[in-house]
This record gives sequence, structure tokens and C-alpha cells, in this order.
Amino acid sequence: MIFIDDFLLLKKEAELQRLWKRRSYFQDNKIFDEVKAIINDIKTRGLEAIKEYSKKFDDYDLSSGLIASEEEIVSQARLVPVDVSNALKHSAKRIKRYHESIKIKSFKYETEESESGFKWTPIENVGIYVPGGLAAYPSTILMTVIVADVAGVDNIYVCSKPNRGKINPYIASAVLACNSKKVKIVKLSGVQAISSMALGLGIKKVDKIFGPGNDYVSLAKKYFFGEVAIDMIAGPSEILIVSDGKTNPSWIAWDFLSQAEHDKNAKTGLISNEIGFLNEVMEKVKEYSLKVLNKHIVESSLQNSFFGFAPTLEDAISISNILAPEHLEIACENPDELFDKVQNAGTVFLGSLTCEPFGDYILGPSHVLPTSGSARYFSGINVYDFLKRTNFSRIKTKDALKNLLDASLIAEVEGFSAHKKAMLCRNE
Ligand SMILES: NC(=O)c1ccc[n+]([C@@H]2O[C@H](COP(=O)([O-])OP(=O)(O)OC[C@H]3O[C@@H](n4cnc5c(N)ncnc54)[C@H](O)[C@@H]3O)[C@@H](O)[C@H]2O)c1
Ligand SMILES: [Zn+2]
Repeated sequence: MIFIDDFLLLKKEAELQRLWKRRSYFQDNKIFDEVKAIINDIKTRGLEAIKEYSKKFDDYDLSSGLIASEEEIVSQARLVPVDVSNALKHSAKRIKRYHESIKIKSFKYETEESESGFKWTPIENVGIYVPGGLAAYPSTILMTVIVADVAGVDNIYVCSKPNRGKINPYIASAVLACNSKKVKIVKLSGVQAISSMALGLGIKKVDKIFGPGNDYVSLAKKYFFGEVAIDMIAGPSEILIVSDGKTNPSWIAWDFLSQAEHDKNAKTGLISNEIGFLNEVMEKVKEYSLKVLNKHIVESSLQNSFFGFAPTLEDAISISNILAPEHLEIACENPDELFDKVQNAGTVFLGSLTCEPFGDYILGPSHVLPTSGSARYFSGINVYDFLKRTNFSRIKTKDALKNLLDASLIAEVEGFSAHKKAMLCRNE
């Protein structure tokens, strides 16, 4: 944990990136080479290779099938305690209502001569990767499958790591909570899963792949980008908290640790205009870090953490805009004015009650968010990511067409005589 009371130092972008030990995923050629070798083998030997890698990395030889049967989903879901399955249903309902409320509007623009615009249609086949290596993430099912379902996607394949050939009970329960007839759970993980979705091996070839994962998963998604679409490349989770020091320091310490426990490379930061508050939170983080379940993860991820002093809260937001964090908590009495100044962040949590973990599970917007500074140009997923725009145009009358014929001059300049003729012959 690093304490910075020198604002000029905190303002330096390079210093911030160093503090968070952010790196480009694609510099690790060694892992990318391993991923490419696996994909090339799968391209050559198809399902046989998928089977072998699945056995090697996930100890599953596909003997009970690639796709989980309905009976398996129901019987695995029965293993989940009732209060947990009810909590999943409650979250699912809220997430669904949120996404159903987003109005998808077609658009039409008219001039005297023509009308043009676009309409939205769902992507037909999508693949969703749900990490299952270190932990199972039923919440990621809710935060992706429900969004795809609301958008009207036809086939939703969910790839998740099996345990001794069986799907994880919490994943099964989350899929049932989504209440969608379009979902199939594919018992594959890692590069094998991404290859199966991108190449259509054992399942339909998907049009777009969504979901977070480790470096192997992210690099496999990067490899196939272009052959299929991808949502984004998700890296380790991040939080930046901006506080005016008027929130209970214990609350902020727990928020800090809630991010730190995600994985060893998680990034955490707190910026405040109150030096005393920064110190208090830091002491509490140290104290509570000994109480969390995953002490060894937290111990290592806290090395990527900082506590920084900014003279004003506006200054704090300007630092946040440079970092473009995945999650930004504005734990301040008047968060709205500061929110107006936010330019780059995946999701913003407004006010002291709204801690980030509520967003992970139940508030509504998807928790699949841009990390590693990519909130400068990516957004968290929502229904629009499962749709595509189709443009249309119509020329109203032959008379109206006359007013458009100078386009043929541009075609001529570009050396396209057929283009020119196609336009002019309509006026003959
Ligand atoms: N941003 C988000 O919304 C979000 C949500 C949940 C999880 N995550 C992140 O997703 C990641 C999950 O990683 P994970 O490892 O637990 O699960 P994972 O499912 O992404 O990867 C596990 C799989 O990787 C493959 N693999 C592992 N080592 C390999 C090797 N040496 N060669 C080839 N393949 C190999 C195996 O198939 C294994 O089953 C974490 O970083 C976590 O923080 C992010
Ligand atoms: Zn979280």
C-alpha cells in the first residue's frame, strides 16, 4: 500500500499506471504463443483436440456430453441452498427489469428527396464465457445471459468449467434463475471454450463472444476477434474510491477490500481531500485484511493499492478521469456535481450507501465492465451490445432523384463508371 500526499506526483499519469501495475495483456508473448499453439491444434484436429485439452486442463473427457442436459441442470441446481437460489432469482428479476426498461429506438431522418435511418436487430448466436477456474461466478451468468435474453438473441451458449464432468451447482441455479429457454450450458473452459464458440465445434458458431476470464481466455478472444466479434478484453478488477471523508472509514475499508479479494492482480485506490481520513482508512484496511477469507489474495493485490491526497474533490475526479477505472465510488455527501465531471469510468456508484458490491450482484446494470483504462473507449455491456444496427434508405420520387444526381460526379472522380450509370439511368 502506498500513501501519496504529494498531489503533483499523484497527477502524473505514468506514476498512476505504475502504482496500479497496469500492463498490456498482449505483451506477454509467451502465453499468447501457448494460446496460438492450442488454437492451431484445435483448428487441425477439431473436437478430438478440444477433448484432449479439456481432459488436460479441466480433467473432463466430455464423456457425459459437451452440453449439459436439462436433467443435469435441474439436479445440480437442487444442490444449492434455497436462500441462495432465491437470492439469485431476486437479483435476476431486478437485472431483467432494468434491461427491459432500456428503450431501443429505431431512427428515421427525412429530407425532401429521401428518408434514411436504422433499425435494431438481435445478434442470432452469442457465446458467454463464465470463469470457473479459481471460483464460480453465478452473478456473471445473471449479468450477461439476462441481457442477451432481453435483447432477443436466439441461441445463448454459456461456457463454464465442469467439476468432475458436472456443471457447477451455482451456475446451474443461476441459469435457471434467468428463466430463458435459449440458454445451453457448454462444459468447456479456457482456450478450448473460446475455440469451440468461435469455430462452431460441437455447438453452432457464435457471432459474438462475451465475458471475462484469465489471460488464456482473454488472449484466445483477441485471437478470434475479426472472425467473431468480442465484447472487450477484460483484465483484473479495479476500484477507485473518491471520498470527502464524511463516510464511516470502516465502510470504505471494506469497499477497498471487496475489490482486493477479487484476484491477486486486482487494483484499488482511495483519493480524498482529508489526509486524516486517508490514514484512518489505511489503518482499517490493514486491520481487516487479516480477517478476510482470501488473505493470501488480498495480501498480494494490496501491493497494487494507493491512498492519495488531492486538495479538492474536483482534483480527485480529474485523477479518476486519467485512470479510467472499471469501478468508481463517489462516497461523498454531494456526489452529483462530481459525477457531472466524470469522463472515463465503467460504472459510477453515487453516495456512501452505494458500495460497489451491490452493483456486482443486484442493482441492475451489468457488472461486465471495461478494465485497464479501456473505459476511455469501451462501455459496460448492456442490451445494445447484443443488437446490431441495420441502416436503410429510400428515394421518394423520380423528381426527388434529380436533386441527387451530382453524386455521379463523385463516382466519376473515383473511376466508377457503372456507379455513375446506375444513378443516371434512373433519370432517363
Ligand atoms: N471483470 C469481471 O466482470 C470479472 C468477473 C468474474 C471474474 N473475473 C476475472 O476472471 C478471471 C478468472 O480466471 P480463472 O483462472 O479463475 O478462470 P478462467 O475460467 O478464466 O480460466 C480457467 C481455465 O484457464 C485454462 N488454463 C489455465 N491454465 C492454463 C494453461 N497453462 N494453459 C492453457 N490453459 C490454461 C483452463 O482451461 C482453465 O480451466 C479472474 O481474473 C477474475 O478476476 C472478472
Ligand atoms: Zn466485486
